[in-house]
Amino acid sequence: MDSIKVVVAGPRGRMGREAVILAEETSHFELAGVLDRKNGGEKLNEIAEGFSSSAPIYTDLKECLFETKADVLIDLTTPETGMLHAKTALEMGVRPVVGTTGFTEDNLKELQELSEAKGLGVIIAPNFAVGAVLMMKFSQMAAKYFPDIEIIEQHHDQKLDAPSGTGVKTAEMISAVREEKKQGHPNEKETLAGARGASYNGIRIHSVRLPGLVAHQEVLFGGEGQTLKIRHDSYDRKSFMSGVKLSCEQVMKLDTLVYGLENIIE
Ligand SMILES: NC(=O)C1=CN([C@@H]2O[C@H](COP(=O)(O)OP(=O)(O)OC[C@H]3O[C@@H](n4cnc5c(N)ncnc54)[C@H](OP(=O)(O)O)[C@@H]3O)[C@@H](O)[C@H]2O)C=CC1
Ligand SMILES: O=C(O)C1=N[C@H](C(=O)O)C[C@H](O)C1
Repeated sequence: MDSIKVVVAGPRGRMGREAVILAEETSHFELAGVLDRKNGGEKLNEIAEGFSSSAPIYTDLKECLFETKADVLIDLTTPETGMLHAKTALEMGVRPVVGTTGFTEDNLKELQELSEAKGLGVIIAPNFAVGAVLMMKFSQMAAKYFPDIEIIEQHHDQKLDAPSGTGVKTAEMISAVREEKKQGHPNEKETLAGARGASYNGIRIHSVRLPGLVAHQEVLFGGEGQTLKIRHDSYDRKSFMSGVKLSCEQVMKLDTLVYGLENIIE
């Protein structure tokens, strides 16, 4: 397999740090550089312990992609920054692999159009953990038999977006096979705003944020005299890295946008 030149945006973050280690440790990946908000001009192993790579740190994405001649940009930042990064990368002939969550439908449409105009692949995966993808697929299967569904996603309390990208993706996948439905009593009324959570086509999504958690989701299905629970837990961010690796490999073969890891692991 040809070597893939990778740039990581957000290398000091919880996910970015793991992606850097993945790029350092994967024999057919070359960590060509990282994009940080600070420390421009320094080397990665000079500013943070635990990195072996002396990859250059950039604060300007265009300069970074131009000088490194990167093949793939892995973005693990924030939605606004991630969107800007993905567009810039495509404009410069670099394929984005985006784990950043919080993208809108309009963002996805815009990137899809740009990706097709440029003939370059993009992968946007709200969750890179294979177990989480299976949870979403199993939930989609179960929705045929149990159309009353509540999603409870639980994350660490430093998470910026709610609901999680995984929660939204799960509701989208279920909505693709389930009619829109108002759940609960037709006359139910919240006496405390937010008590019933967010609603996506009638599917309720509840977001829990607590220190000690990493990334967890339970999809609850209710039927006559029975319930079904489908649950996934990420206890360590290493759980996401096989999906990041696969995405970097697959994006090199794509000429359009793929939204969701389920579309490349099948
Ligand atoms: N798809 C998946 O499987 C997963 C996705 N995620 C998503 O990944 C994203 C990052 O999560 P996480 O690592 O926990 O978050 P962190 O806050 O730990 O990391 C985000 C990093 O992005 C950096 N950043 C922000 N803005 C910029 C910018 N303009 N230029 C360069 N770097 C920037 C921050 O830098 P600074 O330190 O200076 O603020 C920070 O280091 C989130 O959207 C999260 O939902 C998380 C886990 C799994
Ligand atoms: O911020 C996180 O931590 C995570 N974000 C992603 C999401 O929003 O679904 C993926 C995973 O749940 C961890």
